Amino acid sequence: MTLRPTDQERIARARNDLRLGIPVCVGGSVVAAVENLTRERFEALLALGPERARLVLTARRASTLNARAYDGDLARIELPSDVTLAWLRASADPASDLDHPMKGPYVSDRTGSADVHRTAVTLCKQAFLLPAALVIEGAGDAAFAAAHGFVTAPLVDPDPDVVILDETSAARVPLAVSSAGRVHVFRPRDGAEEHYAIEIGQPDRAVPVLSRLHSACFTGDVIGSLKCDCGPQLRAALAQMGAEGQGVLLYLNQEGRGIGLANKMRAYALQDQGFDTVEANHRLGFEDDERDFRIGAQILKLLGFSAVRLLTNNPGKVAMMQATGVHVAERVPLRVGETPQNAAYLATKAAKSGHLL
Ligand SMILES: Nc1nc2c(ncn2[C@@H]2O[C@H](COP(=O)(O)OP(=O)(O)OP(=O)(O)O)[C@@H](O)[C@H]2O)c(=O)[nH]1
Ligand SMILES: [Zn+2]
Repeated sequence: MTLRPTDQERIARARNDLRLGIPVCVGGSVVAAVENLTRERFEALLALGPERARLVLTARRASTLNARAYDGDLARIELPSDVTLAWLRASADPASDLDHPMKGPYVSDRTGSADVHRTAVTLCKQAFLLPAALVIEGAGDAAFAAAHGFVTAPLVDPDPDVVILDETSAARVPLAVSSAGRVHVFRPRDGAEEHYAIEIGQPDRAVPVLSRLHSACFTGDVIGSLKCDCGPQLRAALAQMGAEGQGVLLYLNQEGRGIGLANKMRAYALQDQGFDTVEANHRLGFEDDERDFRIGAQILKLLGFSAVRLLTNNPGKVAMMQATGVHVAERVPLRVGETPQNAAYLATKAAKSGHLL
């Protein structure tokens, strides 16, 4: 038994520090997120060894910039001799791509290991920052970390097992759709976002339960945005559960298909420039969908459910539930909330993400 933080706890700390703009040390290298890098820290980091410094971008972002991604999912880009913080930021953030299309040429590194660089980008994504990092290779050993008060973290598995969640608390909440509502809060052990389950009635665990995996959408769920169908889907799902007298709605805090609200608004700004919902994610450096649906399956199992009638138009959710051992006895379509403003969005989801109309 030791009091020392576990690897998972050190990773959670590193994620939080990057979000605050504080560099961290991973595998003997120094890592900083580009998004919130201050000029002082940028200059101090560069002074550690500009020849060992790399801008790390995802292959998605690199392809927009015509940079080579020799590491498959990543590009490790050498810094130009006249590098500025503005260049780093413009390379990371597509907001000005159309105004300043020529930021290159970019020279990508193809030597050595990209493991630390991959961890750097994974941590940025987990912190809901732009997936872009400045890495100074070999400059961040234990003595350096201790001297600067930097957190040291191990390499992060880019393809991890699903995080374990624990039920933190639960209480009765009478709802407009049913007086027999109950809200359960689940907390992941990796220090990430909590997720909620809204149980309606007392569903029989022996038969498939009417269920929805709903991903948080502040704009659609809360303020009535017409750009998506989330709010009407949320309310229609709850209404159907209320009418049937039972059901379970998982409210998963995976805002913006897992990229966070700040990045979703960046994606919306790109959509106003003419890119569709998938292209906008890619230009930012994200995959189309960064969510982990295994979390929803785990919550259902923790609540004692092993089979569902799933309210969704997304075949990916059905496939993931089946793959994680929750039987989908029926897919129940949920087609509500179409507006002139979200017609193109829904059409893109059908054409590119396989959503069923
Ligand atoms: N990145 C990004 N996320 C979006 C955009 N529009 C909506 N979202 C997010 O997309 C998610 C929608 O989630 P769900 O309601 O589970 O929708 P779905 O995957 O289409 O599946 P079903 O609704 O079950 O058919 C929410 O997290 C929204 O915040 C967008 O243009 N870009
Ligand atoms: Zn939405």
